[in-house]
Amino acid sequence: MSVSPQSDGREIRLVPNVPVGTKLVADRVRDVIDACIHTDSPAADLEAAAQLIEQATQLLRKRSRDTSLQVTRSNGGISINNAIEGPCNPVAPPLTDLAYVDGETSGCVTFPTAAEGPPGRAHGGLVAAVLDHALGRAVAWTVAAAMTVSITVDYRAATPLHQPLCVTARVVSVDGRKVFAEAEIRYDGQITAVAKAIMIVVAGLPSIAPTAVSLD
Ligand SMILES: CCCCCCCC(=O)SCCNC(=O)CCNC(=O)[C@H](O)C(C)(C)COP(=O)(O)OP(=O)(O)OC[C@H]1O[C@@H](n2cnc3c(N)ncnc32)[C@H](O)[C@@H]1OP(=O)(O)O
Repeated sequence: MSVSPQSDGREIRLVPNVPVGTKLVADRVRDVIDACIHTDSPAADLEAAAQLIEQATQLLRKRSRDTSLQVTRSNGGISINNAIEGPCNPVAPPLTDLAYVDGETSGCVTFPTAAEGPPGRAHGGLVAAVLDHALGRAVAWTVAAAMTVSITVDYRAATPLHQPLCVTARVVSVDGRKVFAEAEIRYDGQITAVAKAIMIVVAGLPSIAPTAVSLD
């Protein structure tokens, strides 16, 4: 395990693999979140559950660290605590099965109840976040690590909860440091939302691009 300083002063800890125990805790916390939303328990049970959760929190805080960004090369160089695909972040849906084939980036996601916006549908902001992340992955894989400066999302149909969804993204063109990319999310083969983004290649971000390109 090693720690590397980044250009903005933050430290990123390199870990060899996704820690099994931490992922297990994150999975259980996802269960707790789901149970919390659906519970109809009486007050005494809610009080008891709150105490147990507090005990678990104290247990986890017994050994803590300041660094939140932990990266393992086994998941493509993205933090295992990333908000969208981090397997150890219980708030991440998470986006899984990321792949890069012939310039196309793809991934899978199933939104939990916690992602509900309109009844039975995923919140549009969370749909946009997943698209944004897939776009970032596509740009990083195709060109270099970049940050979003503009994203436009068109919502075409309901993006359901609890159903497997496919996300695809690709780079459309490159103009200096500006990268134009597009992505879509599908349920059962039908597009529910599409996104177009402009991303700016930023020096100093961890790069996962398979090939370096000239940005002159
Ligand atoms: C692999 C991991 C996947 C993760 C993906 C996650 C994606 C994200 O969520 S990133 C987080 C959200 N985004 C941000 O926080 C970015 C905030 N913005 C910034 O920090 C800065 O704008 C930054 C660093 C990106 C660029 O700043 P800077 O280096 O000064 O570039 P700047 O000169 O302003 O702009 C570069 C070019 O982009 C253009 N540009 C900037 N903003 C826009 C915009 N909104 N629309 C169109 N063009 C723009 C500029 O006009 C300029 O063009 P040109 O080179 O032709 O003159």
